[in-house]
Amino acid sequence: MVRYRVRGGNALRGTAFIQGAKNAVLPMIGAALLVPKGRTVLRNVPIIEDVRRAVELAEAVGAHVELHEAERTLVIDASRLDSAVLPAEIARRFRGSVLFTPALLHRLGEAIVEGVGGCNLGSRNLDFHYLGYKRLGAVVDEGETVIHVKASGLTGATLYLDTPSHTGTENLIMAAALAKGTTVIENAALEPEVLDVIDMLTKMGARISGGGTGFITVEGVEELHAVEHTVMPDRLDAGVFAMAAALTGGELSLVGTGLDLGVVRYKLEQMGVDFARQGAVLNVRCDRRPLRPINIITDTYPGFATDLQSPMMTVAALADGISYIHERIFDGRFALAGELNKMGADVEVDGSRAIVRGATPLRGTRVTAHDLRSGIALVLAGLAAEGETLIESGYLIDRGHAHLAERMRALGADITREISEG
Ligand SMILES: CC(=O)N[C@H]1[C@@H](OP(=O)(O)OP(=O)(O)OC[C@H]2O[C@@H](n3ccc(=O)[nH]c3=O)[C@H](O)[C@@H]2O)O[C@H](CO)[C@@H](O)[C@@H]1O
Ligand SMILES: C=C(OP(=O)(O)O)C(=O)O
Repeated sequence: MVRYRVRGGNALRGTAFIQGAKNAVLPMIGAALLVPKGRTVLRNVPIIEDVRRAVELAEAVGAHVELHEAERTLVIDASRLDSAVLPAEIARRFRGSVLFTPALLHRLGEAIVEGVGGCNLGSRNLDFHYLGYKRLGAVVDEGETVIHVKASGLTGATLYLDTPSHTGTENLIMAAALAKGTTVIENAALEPEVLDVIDMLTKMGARISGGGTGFITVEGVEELHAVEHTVMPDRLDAGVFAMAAALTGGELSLVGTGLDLGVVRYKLEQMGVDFARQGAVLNVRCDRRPLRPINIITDTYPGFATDLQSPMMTVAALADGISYIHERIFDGRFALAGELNKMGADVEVDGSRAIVRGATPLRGTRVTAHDLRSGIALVLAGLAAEGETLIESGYLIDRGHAHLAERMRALGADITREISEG
């Protein structure tokens, strides 16, 4: 059992190195499996548990994968895929497992999905994925736990997503990339990670246009080839470090080429946080005490990212006044509220809305991470709390943040990652 121990009170100062994006590298590993010859190289890979699971899953279907941790580089040789089964014991541990389906379909004619994991955030449907595969000509057999997708070749079609699903868009692009003819995906996701995946697929030889417009056109090609690609920076990791500077009254230089925090930056600015771009570096500083309260409504890009809603709830608990949070993407993403309240916060949840009454002093105690982002939000709370905060299960935090304790300690935080019995 991994847990994080945080002693609050230190302002974070220095240079924070932002990792590569979890939600870009996972589909890229799936994309590398589309390639029948040669070795794909991914750089700026975050060394997180989800990447380790993706490596295990790629190996389970027959790929040869080298994870060079110090170099943050993955080398993937998918020339000998030999199993269409995504085994439950690995696939159920992370959401990104769903991104392996298109490669198995194209390479082996079928994908047997024994389960898909990911954060427990309420309903996390996959109907857009399966409806899309069906429209491209696949047969989808949805059993109680196992899903079997079969196709002896896909054919382009017009596809529509009811809402712009992130992994749904990536999967349908990958399925269409090697289908016969033209596919149009309407209401496609606009997230920068999706665009980074499109960039990589384009280098691989895919013919994709309209990324970032909501209407994507894919002209199928015969084969894709192996490339080297550098994963974009993780805007969620960057957002967390910006918030750590904000709530500890510190100053951080965020290093990660081309970082754009978008609406998260503007919301933090409204709360009293100062941002200054200095070339490739984004400086974040917060002298204002207390912070001003904030209203946020989560949305697909370019709206406020749902994955930063929990960390923002922690910042709101430290702001002077009433903050309002409306979660519009997931129907069960407020598990943090009860844990924050154990630390002295005053958060009231009513369906998809939360009211945060601040500023209440936070006290360290033993708390539970119910998912990745509530976990990192509790680390943030611990940095600002009086005394010691113990957060379990740290594995959930490690799913998405690389070397968190080391990176935060280098900035002055008092935080340790511990492995306990049981
Ligand atoms: C590995 C990865 O990239 N994970 C991200 C991805 O998850 P993921 O791709 O799973 O999220 P989606 O965008 O697909 O889901 C958003 C919402 O759409 C619904 N939906 C989705 C697909 C579908 O077929 N039917 C359906 O109803 C879901 O139940 C959910 O309520 O985007 C989320 C929303 O930005 C982020 O929180 C996750 O970090
Ligand atoms: C919801 C998340 O991840 P996943 O989709 O991998 O569960 C997340 O990163 O906050």
